[in-house]
Amino acid sequence: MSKELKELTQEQVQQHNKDGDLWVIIDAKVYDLSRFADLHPGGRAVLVDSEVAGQDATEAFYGLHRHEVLERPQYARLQVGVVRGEKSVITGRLIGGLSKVPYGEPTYLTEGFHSPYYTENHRVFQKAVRKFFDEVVYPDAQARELDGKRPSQEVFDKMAELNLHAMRLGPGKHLKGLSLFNGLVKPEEFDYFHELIITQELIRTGSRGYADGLLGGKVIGLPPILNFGSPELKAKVVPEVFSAKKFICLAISEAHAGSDVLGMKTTAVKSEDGKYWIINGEKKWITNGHFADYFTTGCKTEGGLTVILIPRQEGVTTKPIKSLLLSDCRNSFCHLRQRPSSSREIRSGPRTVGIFVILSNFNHERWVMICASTRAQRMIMEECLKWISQRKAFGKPLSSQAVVRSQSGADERAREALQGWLENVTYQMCNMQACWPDRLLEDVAALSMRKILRETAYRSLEDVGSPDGDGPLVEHYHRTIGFDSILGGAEDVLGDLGVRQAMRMMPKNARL
Ligand code: HEM
Repeated sequence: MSKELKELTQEQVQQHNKDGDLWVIIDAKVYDLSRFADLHPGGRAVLVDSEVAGQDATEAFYGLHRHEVLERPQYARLQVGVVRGEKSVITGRLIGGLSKVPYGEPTYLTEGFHSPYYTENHRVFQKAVRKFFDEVVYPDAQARELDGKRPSQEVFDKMAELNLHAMRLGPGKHLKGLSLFNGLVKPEEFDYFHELIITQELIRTGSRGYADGLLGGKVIGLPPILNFGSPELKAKVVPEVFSAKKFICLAISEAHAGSDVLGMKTTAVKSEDGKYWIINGEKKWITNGHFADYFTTGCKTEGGLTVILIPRQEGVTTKPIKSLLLSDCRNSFCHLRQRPSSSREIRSGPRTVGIFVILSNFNHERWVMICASTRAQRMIMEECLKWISQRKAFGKPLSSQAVVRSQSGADERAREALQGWLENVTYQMCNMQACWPDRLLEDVAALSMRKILRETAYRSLEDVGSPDGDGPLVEHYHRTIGFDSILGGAEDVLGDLGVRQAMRMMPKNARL
């Protein structure tokens, strides 16, 4: 039963202004801190200060804390009353709603702004997806960030009910006949903007490791089967993965072969009777590897590369890799020492073209990662804008300092430019044939340059960045953004790839 709150005047609160009898007003709510003062993480002295004890301490409080401190049950119960004739106006995290903070949302979600890219259906879809991620996924993400476990099966199951696992693979035949988000989008109308919306809403859960744990392995491990697997293989594996009964990952990288895919050393040779593959090798940095049931594995075979789907079985062992991502859901070692087994080849023609099976989804993978990191940057900017407005130094908000504004300006320009370019690329993807032209590949490779994001991370940390207090999200972003610089190919390799692709398109007769 909730406690009854008294209506109190400012004068009544002012009577409680000393050690042992200590009340404060924060945002028109009255808190009794008499017994809490000794437990206060910021110390007792700051609370008995004459400008705080018995006073309206709203500004002092928000200059040092996030709003959510007051929402924690152990602190919310310190409230004893409300100030007569005043109303609380401060809001914290909005569940399912749109942020009013400038640049807190992309322009298509900003009041008074327009976008040529998003239809009414995209907007309705975004609303529903945000509500789902805020209500169902966010609490799990926060809890797993603390206990270091992977996302709960309950979340996987709820996503499966809406067919979100299938939608995360983008538009295509795999959606045929499925009810998408309870019929909100027709399978044939689902496009890359719907997929962008899912990825950008997902990343708002604020935990980078968790986001990958939410079946990032499937996003890259299943497409080779969808695109090149035999009908029997698809009929067995795809429904298992879409219903989250089984998990899949992509096992390509090795300790000595990251961006250099052809440098892989894992081998697959046929057994004497020619019926089975015998596979040997070690894979590393395999997203979701340690809980995967299937491994879409790149192997060296006689005369080329072959992609083979290995089910978890005797001879396959996996071990998580500890990294800066706290949730236990990202990368792992996979040791493959197989006797003749039931592994199945995924073919796109002759065995030598296994590399095309591997590469075929790389650009989509890079685009997904750009969607995610661009949105993560927006979230961080929102944190910073809030903080530089509420945090005071030299008697004024941080935002009154020109140098702080200049940093924010640089981040705004970078982020809005990225989102604008990303939406343009997404529009081209919606309207081009399955085989993207070089120019689009160049765009995706160049967009993958995440140097900008790392600079934002560094600047944000200067504004707000203590994991225990004001800036856990910023600290998390700063700690984990480095991963985004190597996924789908190291950023320098991709940057170079973009320029090489552009050079290939140079007209032979172009001269100054
Ligand atoms: C309901 C009232 C309050 C509660 C529940 C509360 C709670 C907390 C908590 C949990 C922290 C640890 C850091 C964090 O999680 O943000 C903290 C730190 C702190 N608090 Fe409070 N606090 C309250 C009021 C105040 C007030 C009125 C002041 C006055 C100036 C104050 C000054 C500080 C300081 C200086 C720190 C240390 C900040 C830092 O290390 O950066 N607190 N408080």
